[in-house]
Amino acid sequence: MGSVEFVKGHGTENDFIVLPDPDGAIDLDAGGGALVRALCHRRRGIGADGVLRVARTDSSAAALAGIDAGAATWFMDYRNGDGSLAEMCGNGVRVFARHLVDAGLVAPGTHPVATRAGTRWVTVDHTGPVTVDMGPALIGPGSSTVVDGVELTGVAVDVGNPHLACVAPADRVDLDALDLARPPRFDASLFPHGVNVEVLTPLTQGAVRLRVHERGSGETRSCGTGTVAGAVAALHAAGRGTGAVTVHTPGGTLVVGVDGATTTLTGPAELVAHGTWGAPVPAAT
Ligand SMILES: N[C@@H](CCC[C@H](N)C(=O)O)C(=O)O
Repeated sequence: MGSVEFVKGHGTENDFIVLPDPDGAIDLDAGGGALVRALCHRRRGIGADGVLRVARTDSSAAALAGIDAGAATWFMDYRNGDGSLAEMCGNGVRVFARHLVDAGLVAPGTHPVATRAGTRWVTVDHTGPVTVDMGPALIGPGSSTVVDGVELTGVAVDVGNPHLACVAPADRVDLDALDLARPPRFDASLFPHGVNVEVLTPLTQGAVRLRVHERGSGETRSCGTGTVAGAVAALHAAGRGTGAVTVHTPGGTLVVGVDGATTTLTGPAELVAHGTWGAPVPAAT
């Protein structure tokens, strides 16, 4: 294939290349995800934490992923910057929904988006915050990790994708000084497919500060699923199962709602550029 159109966007500086490919004509798996790595490369490419392919739920891309479309017309085919697949992306799905409205593919309102973790309902307009119903966040066993030489304990949280959320008191960890560039060590028997690791401050007046090392992308400025995992872990550490938590990440602020049945994530989603990727693109066969 020749060139391909793209849109660049971000949610609290967790940045994505949106790839409109309604029919799934692009082979994103060729060369072990070589196109995704090339697009996301911060020097040789456009630069991003991940790619959001915009495919129809009746496309070959959705069929290949085994997507149960339900009520959704659009499938968010998410890839991490290293080319690997992930089940879900909370900031990504909000940027994805903003693109659907911006491109006239849906009207402002509440819409289902199919993901590998199931259907997520997103409430989106042309501007302003975007809210996604993230589904239940399930707390699993406790575990530990070594981040920047410091051993931290946390809890596994399943938000459709795997997280280890570590609430760390300020007298134990200087959150701003922590080197999260290198992959934290984790228990591979608990997380056989890898894990996203969050380090956050304890809940104080309904708010936490959070940093994250994402599976497949490295340290990012924010992570939507990680924000939900962190909020749930902070509530859990405070002896609570529900509540609203304001989460300050290096890239901006998000609000998480947790009730007995589900979780919600609210925050900004911006589209900042439209362009053409001119290098060769592998075609799906
Ligand atoms: N940044 C995303 C999460 C992307 C997927 C994650 N790296 C994984 O591999 O599970 C978010 O906003 O949730």
